[in-house]
Amino acid sequence: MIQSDKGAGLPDKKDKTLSTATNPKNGLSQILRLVLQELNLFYSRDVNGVRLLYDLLNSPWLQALLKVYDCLQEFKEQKLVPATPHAQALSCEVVEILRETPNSPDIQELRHILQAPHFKALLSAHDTVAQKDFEPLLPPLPDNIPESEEAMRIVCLVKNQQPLGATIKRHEMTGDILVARVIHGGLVERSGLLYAGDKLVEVNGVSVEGLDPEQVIHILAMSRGTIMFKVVPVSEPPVNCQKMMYVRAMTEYWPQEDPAIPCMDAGLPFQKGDILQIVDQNDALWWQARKISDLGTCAGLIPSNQLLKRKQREFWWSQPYQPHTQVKSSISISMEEEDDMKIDEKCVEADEETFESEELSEDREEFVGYGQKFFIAGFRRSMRLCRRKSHLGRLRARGCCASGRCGAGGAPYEEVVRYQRRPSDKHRLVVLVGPSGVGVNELRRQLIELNPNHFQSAVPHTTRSQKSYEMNGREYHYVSKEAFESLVYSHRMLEYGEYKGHLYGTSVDAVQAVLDEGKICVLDLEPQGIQVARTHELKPYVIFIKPSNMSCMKQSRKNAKIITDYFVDMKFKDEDLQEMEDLAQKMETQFGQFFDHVIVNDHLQDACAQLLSAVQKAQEEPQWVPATWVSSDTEP
Ligand SMILES: Nc1ncnc2c1ncn2[C@@H]1O[C@H](COP(=O)(O)OP(=O)(O)OP(=O)(O)O)[C@@H](O)[C@H]1O
Repeated sequence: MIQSDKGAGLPDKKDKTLSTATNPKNGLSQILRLVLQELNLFYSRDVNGVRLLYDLLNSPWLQALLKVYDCLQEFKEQKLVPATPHAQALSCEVVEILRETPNSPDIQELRHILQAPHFKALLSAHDTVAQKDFEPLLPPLPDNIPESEEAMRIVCLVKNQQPLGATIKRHEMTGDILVARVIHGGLVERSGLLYAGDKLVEVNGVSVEGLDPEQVIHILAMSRGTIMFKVVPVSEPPVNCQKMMYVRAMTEYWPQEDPAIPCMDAGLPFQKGDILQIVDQNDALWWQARKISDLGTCAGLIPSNQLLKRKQREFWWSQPYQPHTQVKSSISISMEEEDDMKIDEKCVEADEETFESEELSEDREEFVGYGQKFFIAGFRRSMRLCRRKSHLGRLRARGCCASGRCGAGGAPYEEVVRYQRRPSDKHRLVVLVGPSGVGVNELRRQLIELNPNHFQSAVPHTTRSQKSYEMNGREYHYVSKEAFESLVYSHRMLEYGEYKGHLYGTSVDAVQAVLDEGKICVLDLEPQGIQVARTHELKPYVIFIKPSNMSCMKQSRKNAKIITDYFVDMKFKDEDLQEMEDLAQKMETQFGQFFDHVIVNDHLQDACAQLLSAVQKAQEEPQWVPATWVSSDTEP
């Protein structure tokens, strides 16, 4: 029923002499044919590269592709017009004529098709399009409309299971009920018939004048099927010309617990670390967003950056004064940390001699190999114990604000973008964090042992003196206290601490040295160090190693040993496992927003396989990273 208004006649001779490319009949496949004829002359002479070109141009797939292209070009030139705008009536006529014709199976089938409801609906749709009859028939306007009368719009929406996706408010001065906001992806927004600022006059024939917004909502809630709104349209419907933005939530938000939200049901709850797509920032206080894990749904309300910061400040100030919440410099150990040490040391007092022999035995552990000898740095007992001291001290100190609400006063949302590492880019630093004893070092060691040419640890710094059997730059970088402190003050230390009077730490430069070799640097950091490592040069991918539940841990850690201050390999006690679980929970509450991946370390081999796969994904697949990491890449 749709045909072209362009004649299908062949082009005349004169046309043929014109450029072949402009003639859709001869198009690209004709040009190709001519080129092939030309090339054929050179083919037998074996001119350099001609055979290759000939074979390529002669390939059936290219010919077929070009034919498709030509057909599409020809089709594009045609202008489609309907053969009749009254196909429905014509079909009825045909059915009538068929009734009078002698019956045959073909006639019966045709009548059957023409009378089928779907076919009738198709013809009706065809006629509507053919007649360009899209507008509903409206009664003529009466002549005596007063000049001052506002133009009204009648809007009918069919309510289904979903909410309408709009909020209303009462105008403070006039008392009018207005559409306050239209939620992206909701029924109202998809209809394109109601806008923020439209004044509601009637809902289902009931005047809303003098009603409270709650009463109007009640009418809407009671309505079934079609809802009719009479509205005075806003003079200039708002245009959303903002670009879509993606953010990582650095805090959590529960609309049900927020009495200030304009509409609780329209709120979008989120947790730390969730990636949100911000679709509307027109309102300075309430943005509209979706979770990227749920982009098909309609958006929800979230507090804007500014509002959430205000809420955080209010929450912070409403808390009773907590002297422990101040961050201590880990370079000078607090009284509390000193106490921790004393408690540990009470069990077995270590003398220097035992200390020396212990360090020596650790050396041998650090040479591992399968027919190959290599050294893995960064697993030293003293380094790990030193980290544990400062880590425990600080976690305890911060534990009192671990409600997850105060967010350490940082920005509540962090703008993120999808980052795909190019093969020429340096690898991303892999950071493992987890409560002490969960198996961070065991997993790290297993990963490095899998392929020591690909995975490597960073060599830490220390101020303790070098032992006769050690090499500078292998076990540690041995530096003076002044040199160490200078690294700290110039922010080149990812983390550092003191143990038995010596400073230990991991520097950014030590990590860079591994990355510069084209390897993947795998670090074990205490969670406070994550923020320091989060720079565009290191682009860390943070993996949280989490203990499984108590009963599984008791089973899987039956033969496991804790590294302790005293030199007996201690088996895990129930209190150790409980402390591990508590610490893991605190870490997740305080630092969960920085975790890119979580691995539950139950069965060691499973956890190791998960770690390998996560590390590969981090390097090879697109990941959400802070926008500043990527824009800084393009800076000179
Ligand atoms: N999944 C597991 N199943 C059984 N044993 C495990 C598992 N993971 C780790 N272990 C064992 O638990 C003990 C502690 O692990 P590891 O030394 O790696 O702890 P950690 O997290 O590095 O803590 P720290 O740095 O405080 O020593 C080790 O004996 C290790 O072999």
